[in-house]
Order: sequence, then C-alpha cells, then structure tokens
Amino acid sequence: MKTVVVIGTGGTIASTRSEDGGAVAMRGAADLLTGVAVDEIEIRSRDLFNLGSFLLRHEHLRRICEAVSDELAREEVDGVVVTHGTDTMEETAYLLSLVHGGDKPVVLTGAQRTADEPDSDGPRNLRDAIAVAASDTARGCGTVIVFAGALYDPARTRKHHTIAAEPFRTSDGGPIGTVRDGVTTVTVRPVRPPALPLPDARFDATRVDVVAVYPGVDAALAEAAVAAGAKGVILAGTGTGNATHAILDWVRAASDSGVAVGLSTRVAAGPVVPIYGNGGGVDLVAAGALQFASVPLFHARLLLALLLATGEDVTQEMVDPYR
Ligand SMILES: NC(=O)C[C@H](N)C(=O)O
Repeated sequence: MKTVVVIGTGGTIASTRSEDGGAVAMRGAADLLTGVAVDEIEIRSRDLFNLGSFLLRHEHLRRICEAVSDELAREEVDGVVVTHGTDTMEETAYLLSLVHGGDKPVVLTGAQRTADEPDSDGPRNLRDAIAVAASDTARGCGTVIVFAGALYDPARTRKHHTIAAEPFRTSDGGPIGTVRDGVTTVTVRPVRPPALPLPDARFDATRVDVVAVYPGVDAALAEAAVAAGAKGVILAGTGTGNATHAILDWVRAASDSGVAVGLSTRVAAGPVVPIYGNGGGVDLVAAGALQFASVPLFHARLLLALLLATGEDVTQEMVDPYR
C-alpha cells in the first residue's frame, strides 16, 4: 500500500466565506480529506499554516520546502501533496522543483472555487493530486502542479486566468500529462536541472523586487527598491527584454555597485532574447543584466533570490542551467 502525505497551507481549497463576506482560508488538511475517497493509499495529513497564497512571504516558502523534504526523507512515504492557493502556486511549485531532486513525486494542487461552494473543484483536484503522488508513472518527474485533470511542469507554468477552473498555462508548451479516475498518464518527461540546496533562514530576508518597464518609465522605482534593501531586481522588460535609457543607466550603476539585475519580460510567453540596441536587451546585458531567457517573470525573481541567499555574487554561469 502506498503512503502519501498531504501538507495543508491554505488557499481557496481551504477557504469558506467569512462573516465579513470575504472568503478566508480556515479548513485544515484533515478536514479537506473528508469525503475524498482514495482506495488503497494510506493518507497522512499535516498543517503548516492556513493562508491565502497572496499572504505568503519567503519564510513560508522555505518552511514548505523543509516540510516536503522532511516527509520525502521518510522511507515509508511515497509522495507528498501540498494544498496551496493558486495566486502564487507557480512560485512555490517552482521553488520546490528547484530544490527537490529525488524521484518521489511532489504535487501541488488547490481550487478555484471555495470549499463551501456546492461545485467546488477542491475535492476532485485533491483526489487527483493524491493519485499522482502515489503513482509509479509520476516518479522521476519531480515537482508537478495537478489541476483540472492535468499535470504541469512548474518550470514554465503560470496562472493565466483569475477565475477559470483551469487557471494554469505553460508558456511554449502544454501540460505534461493527465490524471483521470486515479490513473496518471505522463506524455512528456520534464528535463530536470541539478537540484539546488534547500533555502535556509537567509532566504527569508533576501529581498528581490520586480520593476516593470513601460513607456516613459524612469529609474525611480528601481532606485527605491535598492534603497529598501533589494539585493536583486528583476526587470519586466518590454518584448524580448528591452527598457528605456533611464533604466539602462540605472542597470549599469546598479551592477557596478553589486546589485544583481535580472532581465525578464512582461510578455506572457516566449524567451528573453537580446536583439535590440539603443536601450534594448543587447545594451542591458552589456550593462550587466543577467539573462533569464525562458524563465518566467516571477520564477526569475525566486531563482535570483534563492541564488543570492547563499551569500555569493550571482553570475550568469550560475543562472545558465536553469534558463
Ligand atoms: N484560487 C486560489 O487559491 C486563490 C486564492 N486567492 C489564493 O491564492 O489563496
């Protein structure tokens, strides 16, 4: 008999409408499991916290990584499921995928409709996630998001719809498999870069901000980020990763002063490619910006934070295996 541990962290899957009218995460993992019938799998549960994922800080993400790692280290555990809000599931899933190198499946799931809705998608997603975590098929795939019957590789997957029951989309690709009636099918096996060490307490205080590029943007917000303590800034550039002259000048000065600047794009799909001069990506890279290529915007922020949290200066060679 397989053993799966379900770790509860909150999100819509755990939320019910409060007296104030807003949906609030309040149901624990054991509660979510009532009525989720899964044959021939032993299920254990534990709660880490109960929060909407829009409230999570780096500390929460680190604690999830630690809890998953603890459970995976137990010989009798075959897989782990993390129930999580969808708002920032892409970030937690990506972080877990970066630090989890073993064969046992790690599965994130949640819901788009609250637990007190008659047609909540939570119970089905949770049942599917447990089936994937227990399956031999998913072994070796690393961390996956399981939602609405599909398996997604976190490396390129983002929330792309606010309310749809299928909120996730993978840029330049689709789901890597399906789960239906307890049967997991994997059609694409993800390429897994070398696992990075688990984040320690230094990650909690490692500030990396995202600064967007738009017509006429100056460097005021980028400067403010550094003044607030940012060790790194990800630029959400336009198009293939371009910016204004004011941002270009700031990138040069920031890089010279030891701030890590990462070049990403505000566009939902497609890689960052240095093509343009005159403030474009070619100039930004020459000024010291690190290239994150196909790493999505908020994934890039987390990867840079994880690398910076080791205390080392982040070089392009350190980023390359992950982009
Ligand atoms: N569907 C969800 O879970 C969204 C919720 N706001 C959260 O991320 O916690």
